[in-house]
Amino acid sequence: MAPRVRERSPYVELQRDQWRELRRSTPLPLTAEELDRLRGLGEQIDLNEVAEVYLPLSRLINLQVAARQRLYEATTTFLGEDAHGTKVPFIIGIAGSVAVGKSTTARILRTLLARWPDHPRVDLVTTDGFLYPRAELVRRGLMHRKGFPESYDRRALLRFVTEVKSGAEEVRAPVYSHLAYDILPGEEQVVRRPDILILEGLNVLQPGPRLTVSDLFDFSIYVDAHTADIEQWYIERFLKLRHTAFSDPASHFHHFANLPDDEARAEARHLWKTINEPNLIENIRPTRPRATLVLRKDADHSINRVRLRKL
Ligand SMILES: Nc1ncnc2c1ncn2[C@@H]1O[C@H](COP(=O)(O)OP(=O)(O)O)[C@@H](O)[C@H]1O
Ligand SMILES: CC(C)(COP(=O)(O)O)[C@@H](O)C(=O)NCCC(=O)O
Repeated sequence: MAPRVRERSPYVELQRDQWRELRRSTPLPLTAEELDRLRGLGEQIDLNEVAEVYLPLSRLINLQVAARQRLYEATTTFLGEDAHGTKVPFIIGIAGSVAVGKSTTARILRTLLARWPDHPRVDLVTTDGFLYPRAELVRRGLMHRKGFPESYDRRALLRFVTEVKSGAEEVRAPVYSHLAYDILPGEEQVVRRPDILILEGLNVLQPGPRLTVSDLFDFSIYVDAHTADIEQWYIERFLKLRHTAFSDPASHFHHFANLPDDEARAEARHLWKTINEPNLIENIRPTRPRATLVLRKDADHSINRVRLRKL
């Protein structure tokens, strides 16, 4: 069946069986063991989904990286500059709610894209490193707004992406720890002239009155699902975290480690209803129309629909 093109729409919507055909002959460069290491807590993805959903995506992005380079060279020709050999990092943004599975998407995509010989250097940076440190959040009265746009140092984030895209030799990003619930002083992630940078975070598609990171994206992905399903995933993950991350005495959430199921559920639901759902509805979901690609998940986490911005 041919993909359905909506009249007068910049988007094309594809069911999974249509999308998977677009893999063409792209090989699957991933083993089940490698996928086990990339899968986040509570995620269900298997190699079949990598083949049917992520390989077509990897092929599309590979084609676009080459096209973007030619576009850059057109501008340098116009300016009378010599672009010979200058490669501009291709920037991919990945947005979506807390607990929707962005990190798993980002890690799988990173691994697949790095296996193309024409762009082997793929770096992944999450925007939580650009959250203000806890003391600054307290000073600004934002401790209950963590993950909202104003809880990030957006100027530092824009500077970071601009420097990477400008070809700086080394660019440094701060590092956030869920365990400490804070930025780790003195720790940094160093990015050295990647072919592709993936920037993953709740708010990466936010528009702004001035230039924002989304203006520097060459491709963007919104990971989408029904709000009620994401709430369910958030609560289930919270219950599981009691036995993993929260069980570490150093964890900010250690006091939740021994909560019985019903109390843990109530706590998770409270965090969801007071912080993460309002952020999804007020800030994150409104950015969905801006994404180049929307991956739509069903209640069992499987991706069954894809919306591509064609124009
Ligand atoms: N309180 C926590 N302690 C430890 N790890 C966490 C905590 N909350 C979230 N994580 C982990 O952080 C990562 C990012 O989570 P999140 O921001 O909800 O995005 P997503 O689920 O879309 O990847 C996930 O791998 C998740 O398992
Ligand atoms: C750290 C986060 C803000 C996500 O950051 P991102 O990398 O998406 O910018 C989020 O995962 C988080 O911890 N939110 C706080 C509320 C909660 O724990 O549910």
